[in-house]
Amino acid sequence: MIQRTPSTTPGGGTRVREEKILVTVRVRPLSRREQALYDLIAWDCPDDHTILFKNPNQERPATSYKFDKVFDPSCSTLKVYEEGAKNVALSALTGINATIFAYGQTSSGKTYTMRGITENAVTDIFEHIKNTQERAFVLKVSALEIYNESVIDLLNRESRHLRLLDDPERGIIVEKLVEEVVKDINHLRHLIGICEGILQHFLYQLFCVRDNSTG
Ligand SMILES: Nc1ncnc2c1ncn2[C@@H]1O[C@H](COP(=O)(O)OP(=O)(O)OP(=O)(O)O)[C@@H](O)[C@H]1O
Repeated sequence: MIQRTPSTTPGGGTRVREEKILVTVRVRPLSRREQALYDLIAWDCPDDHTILFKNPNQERPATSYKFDKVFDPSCSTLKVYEEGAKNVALSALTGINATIFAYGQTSSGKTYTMRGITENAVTDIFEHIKNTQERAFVLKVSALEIYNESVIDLLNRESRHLRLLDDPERGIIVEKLVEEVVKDINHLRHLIGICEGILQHFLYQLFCVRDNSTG
């Protein structure tokens, strides 16, 4: 999870950007198939910040690694969201650019976890908007897949091989990527459903633009 925290010097001096990256680990339980094959979980989670390679074959001494947060196989996706992603997701509503992504080997549980995180984040974002009546929010969503070095727009199936450009103001952008304005929570779920129906590995971008004109 990457959280970018803007900060200003007192008196309006130079704007400094401090970058904060949180790395969390989730260990998934063994599947039925793995249990039937008598597979063993090779990792222990002795506390909320440590994973320990148990080295079942006793070839090397056990090795431990520290992370910002570690979720053991018994942890629910809700807990992973609440303690590992919620703050990052909601920071987008206060004007902070935020990214949540999952990385890991095949079948490690990226899709399973990100699906739960997305569902919870969508619910919380709309709850926040509902409770912040004094402001108007505009949500826009885009979704893309990068496969074999080709960028595909999942909300525009006509598109093929979109180009990455370096925009002087916005940074790296994807040319002609559709940004769909979200009407309500069901519309957003519908858009996410379209993307999940097409492919499993993709990136969503959710833009939250606060419209201050209403107060
Ligand atoms: N925390 C979990 N609890 C129970 N089952 C899980 C958990 N995480 C993943 N699984 C199950 O493990 C299997 C693999 O998970 P998933 O498809 O999310 O992996 P992945 O990392 O996205 O894999 P790939 O990179 O191959 O797409 C799925 O059947 C999923 O339901």
